[in-house]
Amino acid sequence: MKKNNLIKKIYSLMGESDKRFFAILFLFSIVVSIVEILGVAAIMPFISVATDFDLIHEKWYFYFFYKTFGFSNPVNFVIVFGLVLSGFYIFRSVINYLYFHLLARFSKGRYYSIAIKLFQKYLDRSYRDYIASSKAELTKVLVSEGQNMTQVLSSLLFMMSEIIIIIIIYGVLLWLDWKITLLITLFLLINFIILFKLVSLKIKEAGKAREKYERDFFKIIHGVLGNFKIIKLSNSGEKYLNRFQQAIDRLSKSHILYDSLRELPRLYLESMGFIILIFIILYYIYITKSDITKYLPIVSVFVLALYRLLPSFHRIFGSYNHILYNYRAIEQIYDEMLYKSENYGDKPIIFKKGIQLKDIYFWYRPGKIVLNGISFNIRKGEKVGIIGESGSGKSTLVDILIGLYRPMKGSIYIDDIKLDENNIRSWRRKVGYIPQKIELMDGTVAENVALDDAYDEKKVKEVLKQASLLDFFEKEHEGIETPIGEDGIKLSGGQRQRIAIARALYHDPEVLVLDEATSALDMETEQEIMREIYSLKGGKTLVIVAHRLSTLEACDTIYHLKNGKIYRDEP
Ligand SMILES: Nc1ncnc2c1ncn2[C@@H]1O[C@H](COP(=O)(O)OP(=O)(O)OP(=O)(O)O)[C@@H](O)[C@H]1O
Repeated sequence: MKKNNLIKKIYSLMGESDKRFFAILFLFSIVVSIVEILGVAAIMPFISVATDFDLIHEKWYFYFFYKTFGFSNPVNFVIVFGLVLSGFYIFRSVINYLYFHLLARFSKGRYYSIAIKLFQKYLDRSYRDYIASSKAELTKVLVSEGQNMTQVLSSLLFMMSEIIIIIIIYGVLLWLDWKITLLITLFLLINFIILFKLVSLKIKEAGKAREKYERDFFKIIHGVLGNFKIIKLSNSGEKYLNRFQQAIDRLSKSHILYDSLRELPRLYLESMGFIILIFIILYYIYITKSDITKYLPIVSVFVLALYRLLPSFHRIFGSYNHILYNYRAIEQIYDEMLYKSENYGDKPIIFKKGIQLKDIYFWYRPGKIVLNGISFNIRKGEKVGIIGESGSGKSTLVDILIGLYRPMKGSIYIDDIKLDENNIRSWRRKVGYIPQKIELMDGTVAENVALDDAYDEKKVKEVLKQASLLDFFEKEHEGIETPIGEDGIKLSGGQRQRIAIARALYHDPEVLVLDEATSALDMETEQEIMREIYSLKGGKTLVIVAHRLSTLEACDTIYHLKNGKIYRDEP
């Protein structure tokens, strides 16, 4: 991936407050850098004046302070200088600590904001996009890549502040001796290119592998925890354990490769530092043809500069490699953010007369048409049954009717008002839906019925009664406060369906849609619940998808779905 592309992506992923925080931290990092450089530079004049008091009168800057603060004795001057310097070093530590604290707040805080943005994006995703995405992948991006991205941001910040340090040190070095500084630059550049070829490209590869195996890792966990019963029964635990071991083994190999490769630049640069130093000394010996006493101060400046410069180079390189290792995190989060949010409107919709489906076409894959020009009307208060073979498109039709899917062609009209992005949310609120595959949350019965922990107790009880479930929880359990376990694990299939029925009734919908909602119930319970549903007060409009014709006995109209077309059957 091109670097400017990466920077663009990072920039677009940051919110306004992130950018502000980043800019403040960047400015702060420059202050810290200057303090750092002063910290390294200030010790030299102190040692030189402490070893030679004459310098107080020889160097204008010593003399300026000596005179301004009215010193009469060099010993006092050096003692005060030493004390001020000690104070400065304490200040340096404090400001450094503050910087790292802010950096931690930045990186952890950014995870918070990225995670919220991602989660919001997941929630706003259309049902169609949601169905097409892998749940393991969504979890991985939210949990792992979000963290990796914040580390990329910290690395970027580190890199930028270290570049500033290097520019300042370079300025000083160029001023002292531009020729040798340019030579050092050339030397470092060559090393940089060698290191890049040797290390960075491999780290980038390791980063790609990291992302791939981390995906496998999450996929296996999701797969096993979601199919635990089947895996137990088929005795395939061992097989999954092996796959898990393989994924984790490869993942840790990528981490090991990265951890060991990232140490290489430090070792390499350290040895290069010593070599550069030897060459500087040899250079001065060569040009003077004598020893380097005269050049000792300038050599010491280079020693100190390299002492500070090499770790900076190492950090820049380390941060750069860290970004390369985690660059897939940015790409993935960026891709997730590209998903179009539904952004549907809430324009009120009035349902007094009926629903009209006009020439509805739908397909999941081009060429595989599921609904092939469906038209029919549902009067308000009508009880409509839909039958058809498995795979004929009943659930798809119902999903279009309730506003979860948008038809490729054709429209739905509610009392002559077209259902579109301006009013879909308002329509969805009028609909109570009981799906084929029920998803329950880890919570109490009441929380699952109301989908909220602030619920109306009376209403919860009323709808549970309608779903023939209240007695069961009140007699044998803790009433509506009974915990049902993750995905309702503590309930039978029929009880899960009845919770879903109570849930659909809770908001007193105008239209009730049942997609094989009673298939897990025995005949007697099914009939009892259907009787209750058919006699619901308020003349609800019912759309019932069922396999058993007996379920549809009380329907006014029955439609038969076949080969993508709909036919009216007389009940
Ligand atoms: N998310 C999807 N992606 C691709 N194809 C899909 C998807 N969902 C359903 N289909 C296909 O669309 C067709 C209609 O499916 P649908 O679930 O609407 O049928 P159905 O009549 O409700 O079936 P059943 O009675 O078995 O529930 C089927 O051929 C199915 O394979």
